[in-house]
Amino acid sequence: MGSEAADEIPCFDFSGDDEQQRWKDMCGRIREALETHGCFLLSYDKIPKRLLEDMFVEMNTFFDLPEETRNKYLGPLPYRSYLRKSRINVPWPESFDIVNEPDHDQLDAFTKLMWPDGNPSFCETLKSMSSKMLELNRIILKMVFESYGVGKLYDAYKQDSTSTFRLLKYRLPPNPNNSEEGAIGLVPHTDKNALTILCQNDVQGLQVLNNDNVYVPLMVPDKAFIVFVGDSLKGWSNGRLKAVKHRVVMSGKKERYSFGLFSMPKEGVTTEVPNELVDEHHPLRYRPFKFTEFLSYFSETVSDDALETYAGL
Ligand SMILES: O=C(O)CCC(=O)C(=O)O
Ligand SMILES: [Fe+2]
Repeated sequence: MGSEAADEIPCFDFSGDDEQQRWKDMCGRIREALETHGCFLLSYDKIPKRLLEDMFVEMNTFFDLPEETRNKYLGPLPYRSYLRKSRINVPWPESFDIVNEPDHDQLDAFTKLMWPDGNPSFCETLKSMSSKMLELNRIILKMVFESYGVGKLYDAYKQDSTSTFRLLKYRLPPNPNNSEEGAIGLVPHTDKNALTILCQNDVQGLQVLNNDNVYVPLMVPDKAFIVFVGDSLKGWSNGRLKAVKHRVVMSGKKERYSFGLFSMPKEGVTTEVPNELVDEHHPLRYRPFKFTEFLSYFSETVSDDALETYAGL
């Protein structure tokens, strides 16, 4: 097999109707992409372009706040400790995780902390975007479940899931005039959560480790989304879905902004491989595990193969 290029990573289009046959075909293609590449690109017209534009305007306003104001926010545990640890000696973007509950209390509190006099347009834009991205996250998860023939398990999985909404800003490389090679903006990692959906401004930089073990740039079309499988969903799928390693390399003169919706099992929930995903070709690979305990384990070890050493059989 020849060298795998990032352009083999498919870009799907969820626009249009949800006609049954089309939905069924799409479920299979999504699963195949997530098993082969661990990610795909997506064009999705239910998130209006105008909202995407507003989102980057609001992010600019937020990251322009004085550093001491932004520092007032501590973020939810245990994600905070993971981010803090990763900041030591390794590049990491400025990153804020906000718990994304349906009533948006945390977003209201976050906005109030940053702007004590209020900032309704920031708050409303983030509420709208995070709700729509959560909806999209659920659609994709449902497609994965249906494609494995376990659609009946999806509602319970959804009930047991929560999510965070992340805002990221990448600094410019130290010497942008001399950065043909680029500078690491975000260290290589697999996501630990279940399913991630990201969106970026017009500054490319994402790279994924392909099946030949080479980092290849992922050129994301304007206003498209990127979907990644995380370790938690890989574990649930008995290792059939791939949690692909990715990183960000900064090489231009423009700052990169991105935001993401990260879904994950709620605290205390046990992730268990469904019986339907175990057979003679796919012997059981993972013991049941709790996501929050796995995350604590990861934040102690920060090792690449944390899922294998924590839950692997
Ligand atoms: O900024 C990006 O596009 C990547 C972010 C990312 O991989 C993460 O937050 O886990
Ligand atoms: Fe990531």
